[in-house]
Amino acid sequence: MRNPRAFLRPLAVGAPTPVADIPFRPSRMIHFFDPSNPKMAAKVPDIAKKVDIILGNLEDAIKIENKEAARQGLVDIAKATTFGDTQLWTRINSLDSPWALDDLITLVTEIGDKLDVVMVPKVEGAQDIHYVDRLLAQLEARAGITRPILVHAILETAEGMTNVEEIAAASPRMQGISLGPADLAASRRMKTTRVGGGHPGYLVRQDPTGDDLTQGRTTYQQDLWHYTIARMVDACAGNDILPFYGPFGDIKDVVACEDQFRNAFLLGCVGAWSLHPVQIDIAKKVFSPDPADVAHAKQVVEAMGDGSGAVMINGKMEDDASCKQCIVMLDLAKALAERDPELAAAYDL
Ligand SMILES: CC(C)(COP(=O)(O)OP(=O)(O)OC[C@H]1O[C@@H](n2cnc3c(N)ncnc32)[C@H](O)[C@@H]1OP(=O)(O)O)[C@@H](O)C(=O)NCCC(=O)NCCSC(=O)C[C@](C)(O)C(=O)O
Ligand SMILES: [Mg+2]
Repeated sequence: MRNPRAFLRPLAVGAPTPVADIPFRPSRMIHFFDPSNPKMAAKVPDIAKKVDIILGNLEDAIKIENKEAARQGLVDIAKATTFGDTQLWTRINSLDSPWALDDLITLVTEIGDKLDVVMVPKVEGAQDIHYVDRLLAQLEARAGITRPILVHAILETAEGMTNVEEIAAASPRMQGISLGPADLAASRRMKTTRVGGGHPGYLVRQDPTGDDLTQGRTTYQQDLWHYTIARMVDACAGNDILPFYGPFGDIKDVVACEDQFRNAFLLGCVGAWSLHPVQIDIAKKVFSPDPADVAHAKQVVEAMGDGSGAVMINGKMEDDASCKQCIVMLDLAKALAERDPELAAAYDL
């Protein structure tokens, strides 16, 4: 670990000074596209207007023979597109692959001034972030980049999960962490075959009411990801960075996707990945607070004045702690309203 005084110093001469605080920009969905797929690439300028984050994926889901085309495709798209308020991210190949080094060298050199965040897959511990941190600083200095590129880790191995707190604290570049449920399930030897979501076999069953063990016993499906997401949220919140749910692979099951996203939202995640255009609106709906919750939050904050004491609103006790939750809700609503005129009207802020 660097000493506390050195933590915010650049890691290469001429690199930009690291940010002290991670800016909270609306981040309801990270929309993945394959820059080597001409049909997807053609949609990027339009999709970029609708999403908070657009991400050129270079890692898994890109065929090996297309790895270099994807890298070059992202460079071309980034140079040709004006992204406005929408963030441009990439997911580089994993650090143990033959492509990761060239991914970083090419992208920072060619489009480093447009790239907001580099997502690093299969992060195992702080050492992976330190490697990327130093390399980014060297490349930023060489390319004359003036704004530091941030780093996002995917939590998708049991070792990474074990080290999640040190990963979150590893660098001032750490912007956030996403859950990678498919690789994580494989790494843990979970007996699932899905990309995120629940499993009907993971359940609890009501106690028997008589001698017949097979009758009258309601079962309730449980959330396979509760522990993982909750731990990731704590690691992120404890280090002032942002947690995200990852992908939901059952594209057709828009109902379960919405449920999974909402669970993550309620537990503290700021957004999720959209793998297909149909998931963009689901993320937008779920990760934008309900106008009724925003109205309630406004009422509580106004009634609480300086935040001390306790008041009764609609039969419920409100105090300092519920007021703080309402402030979290209002701050998010205000940030989203600035980006989205429809939400600004719905929230009446
Ligand atoms: C699932 C797939 C194959 C279905 O693609 P499709 O073409 O079969 O679907 P479609 O419904 O027929 O598509 C309709 C139209 O939308 C387009 N389209 C479709 N998707 C997109 C998109 N994302 N962005 C922009 N456009 C898109 C598509 O090209 C088509 O265009 P057309 O009308 O002109 O013919 C496709 O959506 C896709 O490849 N999505 C991205 C997959 C991806 O990035 N996976 C990696 C992230 S998940 C992961 O890595 C796991 C993790 C974290 O690592 C871990 O848990 O371990
Ligand atoms: Mg993965």
